Amino acid sequence: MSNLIEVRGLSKSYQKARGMFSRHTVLALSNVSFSLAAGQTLAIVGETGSGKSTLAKLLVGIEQPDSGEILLAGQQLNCADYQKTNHLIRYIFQDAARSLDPNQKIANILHDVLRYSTVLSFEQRERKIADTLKLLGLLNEHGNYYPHMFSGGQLQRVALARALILDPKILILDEALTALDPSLRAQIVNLLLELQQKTGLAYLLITNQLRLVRHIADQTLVLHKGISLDYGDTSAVFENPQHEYSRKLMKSIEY
Ligand SMILES: Nc1ncnc2c1ncn2[C@@H]1O[C@H](COP(=O)(O)OP(=O)(O)OP(=O)(O)O)[C@@H](O)[C@H]1O
Repeated sequence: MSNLIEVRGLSKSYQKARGMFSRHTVLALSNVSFSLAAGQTLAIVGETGSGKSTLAKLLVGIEQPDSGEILLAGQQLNCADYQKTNHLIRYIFQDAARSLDPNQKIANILHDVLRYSTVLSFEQRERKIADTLKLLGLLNEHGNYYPHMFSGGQLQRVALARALILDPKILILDEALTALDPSLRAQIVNLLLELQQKTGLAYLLITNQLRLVRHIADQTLVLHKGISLDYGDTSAVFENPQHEYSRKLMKSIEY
């Protein structure tokens, strides 16, 4: 299986203020490597501060790495390329649904995404919006709704529509399902799995919901203080973790 994305030796540090006058360096990510193929899901797990969001930010170009490389379909990703490639990797976070502009109809929000990143005409954008709403189990009429007119589940679908309308190859779900109640989460997970089967979309699932990881992730990477401790097939990582920290993590979180 050829890799959609390959990450090699990615490191990132931040300068943090300590008191009024001194600063210290925090190594948020240290020499992390992994790969992800089309139609696969990789879970990134680790406690708070382990570097999960930093990794996501590097992948979508919000932050630049200190060292290491990211290869997208075999091509090295450079800062200058992000404008060209930002439709290939999309990022959806915990409050994505709430971050929709309350004063704009859904169709306008989706038009804006397409206007910014494509050269499609108005009619082509209209068609793409209708297709995407349908893909997410929404109706064409929903384009005329404002965000507050949707239920929680529908709103999550709208947030997914905004992320998927550019036909990305990789979707990063950063705690995107954490706040949902269990039945809604199950609905959205089923939808994600269906979409993956239909389109070959790859997911980078950032979460500590280990039951969910076990259910949908093909591979799992355990991050601790920015270091990749365990990485491999989910069943192997869960059943035979190589590091004591991973063993404790698997036990400490109820699933
Ligand atoms: N912009 C920043 N400036 C300074 N330090 C940062 C910055 N972003 C992250 N860090 C530090 O880098 C480390 C990793 O943070 P990161 O947010 O990636 O962890 P995380 O695993 O996503 O945590 P959480 O689950 O709480 O979001 C932490 O020590 C954090 O304080």
